[in-house]
Amino acid sequence: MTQFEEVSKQSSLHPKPVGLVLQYGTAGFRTNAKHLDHVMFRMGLLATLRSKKTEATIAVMVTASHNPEEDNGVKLIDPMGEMVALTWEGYATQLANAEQDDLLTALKDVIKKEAINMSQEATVFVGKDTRSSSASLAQAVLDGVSALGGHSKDYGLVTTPQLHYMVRCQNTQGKYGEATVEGYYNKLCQAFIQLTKNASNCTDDQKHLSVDGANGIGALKVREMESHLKKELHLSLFNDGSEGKLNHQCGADFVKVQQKPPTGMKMNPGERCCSFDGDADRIIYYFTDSDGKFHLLDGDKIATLISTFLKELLKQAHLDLKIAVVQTAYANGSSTHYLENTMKVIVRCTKTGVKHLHHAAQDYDIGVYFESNGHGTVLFSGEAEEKIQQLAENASTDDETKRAALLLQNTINIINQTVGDAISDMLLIEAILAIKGMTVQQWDTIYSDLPNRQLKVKVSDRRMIDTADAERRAVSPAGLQEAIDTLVKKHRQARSFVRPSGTEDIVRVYAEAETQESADALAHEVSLTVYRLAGGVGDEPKPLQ
Ligand SMILES: CC(=O)N[C@H]1[C@@H](OP(=O)(O)O)O[C@H](CO)[C@@H](O)[C@@H]1O
Ligand SMILES: [Mg+2]
Repeated sequence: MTQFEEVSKQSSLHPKPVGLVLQYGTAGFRTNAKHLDHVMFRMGLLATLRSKKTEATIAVMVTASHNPEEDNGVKLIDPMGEMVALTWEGYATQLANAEQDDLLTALKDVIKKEAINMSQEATVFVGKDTRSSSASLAQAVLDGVSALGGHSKDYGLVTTPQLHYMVRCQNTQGKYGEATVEGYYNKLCQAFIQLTKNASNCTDDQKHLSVDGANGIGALKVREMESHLKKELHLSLFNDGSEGKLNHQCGADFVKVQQKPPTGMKMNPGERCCSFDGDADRIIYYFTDSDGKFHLLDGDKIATLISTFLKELLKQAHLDLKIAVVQTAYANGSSTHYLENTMKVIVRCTKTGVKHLHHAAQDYDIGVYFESNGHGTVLFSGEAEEKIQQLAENASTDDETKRAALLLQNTINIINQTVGDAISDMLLIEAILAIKGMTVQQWDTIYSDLPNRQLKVKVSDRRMIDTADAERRAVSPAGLQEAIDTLVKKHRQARSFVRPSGTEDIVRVYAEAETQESADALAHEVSLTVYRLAGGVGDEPKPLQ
């Protein structure tokens, strides 16, 4: 049988519902799991082609991250562990939407456009989250890979960033680490122990952290990792999946958007807590104070903590490396102001989605990128890593320089540079707080967030909203941006923007202003405008209580 006959035969076992159209969004395809079997099979095919094209291992992750349990989704991972190249997102959309009889034509079209040598070997790694639909959907991916004669390795239940990490390890012949989950824990936990071993300012009390696992894969993996930490960090795990529902009233997205603690978590006043999202690529910190007030330390505050730490170390090591922080329009205005004016680092703003931030961060010696929702990491250029290593190994460097160089070296090792990683970010943050002897309260007061609000508006076709300037301005429908500008002027220190979500069928509205009442009012007014000008469906948005 030829390769294509096998594809035809197998694809009839993963039929596409006629007329269903999906878009490769902010982070892959995402919708109700019952519509995804054919997409998964086809992404198995596409990943195999991508592997042949790049002559490297590619990965496919089955997850819908922070979406509800009924949803699922898929993300494609490129050779260095980054998100798949943009042109291939286009192919993914074409393949996913080809009607059953047109699939081979669509497939051959990609092969022709990319001049793929079909006799080249292919290897695809596959991973999945804990959703009940993930097992059969991951099998559909594996079927797609084997239909085109590719080799596959099934990593089973892993976090999204763990799978990204495996791909990078595999394609760098182990230079980045060993392509196993055990290898991942060893590398990160070793670095954590090295970083914190002289942290004399850190009391035993400070070595404790409460973790909300969002009832997802992150919880399982935190449990698995714990013994590698050799009691240097004590983790209390909540929402571990034994009772609650995935992402339901818990997890990083819930905490960030609702600005309140997750359910299912025991929180004592002043205690440091964090939440992962459903595939453990995001992390958010928080605590409640003695008055019961909730304090959120989001991706912007995490980026500030990390970049301050790195800047200090660079200074101590006398290293002249260019450091930048990459954010999106959702970054709190106070964070941008602090980074630019007090810390004096370069700040860049990109479109939403880590693929955009990652790309921008690659322009610097050290690029710290975080979405406000806690999705982010740090990238070091090859040259920066080399300079740091040379300094750490140079016998004639003085003690202070050497100490800083060694801390930088272990910081590089604790970070998963392929993509935002809740586990790796958590260990880095914990290490920084321990080294600085800093409490979560002190970290929180670096700057004060401007009160803000995020809302969702349902419209008949969210694609009618087009944006420009890193999503900060709406260029269609006509009149929308002018209306937003007029509303913003009515509030002090205000800013607002709207954009279609790439993961949910809604339009997102963001507003910030001097007071919470003002931010809430502005978010509501802008929601109403979107509803009226962009074809809102259902009831008109109501003011916030
Ligand atoms: C405002 C917001 O949090 N948007 C999230 C969300 O994308 P949307 O396109 O906004 O639905 O999910 C993405 C994937 O996890 C994440 O990268 C992004 O930051
Ligand atoms: Mg996620």
